[in-house]
Amino acid sequence: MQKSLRIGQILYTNVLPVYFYFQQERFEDQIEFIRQVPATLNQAMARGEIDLGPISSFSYAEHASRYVALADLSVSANGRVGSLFLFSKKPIEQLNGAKIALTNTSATTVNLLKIILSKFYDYEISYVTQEPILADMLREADAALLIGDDAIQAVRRGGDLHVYDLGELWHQFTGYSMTFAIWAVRKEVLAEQSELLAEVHNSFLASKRKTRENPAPLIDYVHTHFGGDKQEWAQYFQGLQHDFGDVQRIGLLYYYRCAAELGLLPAPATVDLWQAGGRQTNTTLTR
Ligand SMILES: C=C(O[C@@H]1C=C(C(=O)O)C=C[C@H]1O)C(=O)O
Repeated sequence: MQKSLRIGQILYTNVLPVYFYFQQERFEDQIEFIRQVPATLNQAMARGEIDLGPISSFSYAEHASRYVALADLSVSANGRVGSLFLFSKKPIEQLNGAKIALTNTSATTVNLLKIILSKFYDYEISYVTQEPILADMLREADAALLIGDDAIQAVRRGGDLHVYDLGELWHQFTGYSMTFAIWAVRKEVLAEQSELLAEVHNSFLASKRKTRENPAPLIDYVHTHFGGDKQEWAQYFQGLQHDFGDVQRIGLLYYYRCAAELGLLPAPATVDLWQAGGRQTNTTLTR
């Protein structure tokens, strides 16, 4: 039997603060989790196979008329992210005319790279999309873009490549924060499941708050399951923001404007926020 809500979960550690204390037992008969990389979740949401969950903020914009976003949840950073890297054989200053391999797991970051290299560097680049395996990607390309745990593992392995953090580049050029994922809900689900949705939303928010107040149990967990160094994980989670307030909203809307300017999106999108009580806030940029 189909459960009442099918919820996506990005397979990467970056969303764990929002899931770590989620009260799964409480909703056991009512919800089902679908764990996948962002590009797969984006498609599943668009096809109506998932009811809510984190998707690429770029994909949200492509389908904005059909979605709303759960208030105050995102995967964002105001500067360095630590899990979105361009690995390059040459310094970025020498990449004009280069061939760059893009991971097939992303929608936001691949377009962020296109914006940065086209708008801020004025480069002509030829892009190919591939599975996220760095050695294969760099066989023919001059540089490769990875996100999530693939990027974390590749940077850990080290090597003599030039490595650029996309959140950091964006912040250097614009001064803005960047939001990579937001928790989208299909509009049909709002009418059918608003009570359950409110409870699920609250449980996500509570998990986020609890891991922020005391990150140690989450850090122990990722250290055990994903290796690495506890101090590095602590820094990683400190650098990420899972809120969606004014700082994140303004940065994201600017990204949407840049994407539309380059023809990557048909038009700059807005984000409609949903929270229990039915209050929706339209986040059109007014400045
Ligand atoms: C911070 C990250 O944000 C991610 C990047 C995404 C994208 O590029 O489409 C989507 C969701 C997030 O997982 C990351 O993967 O490291």
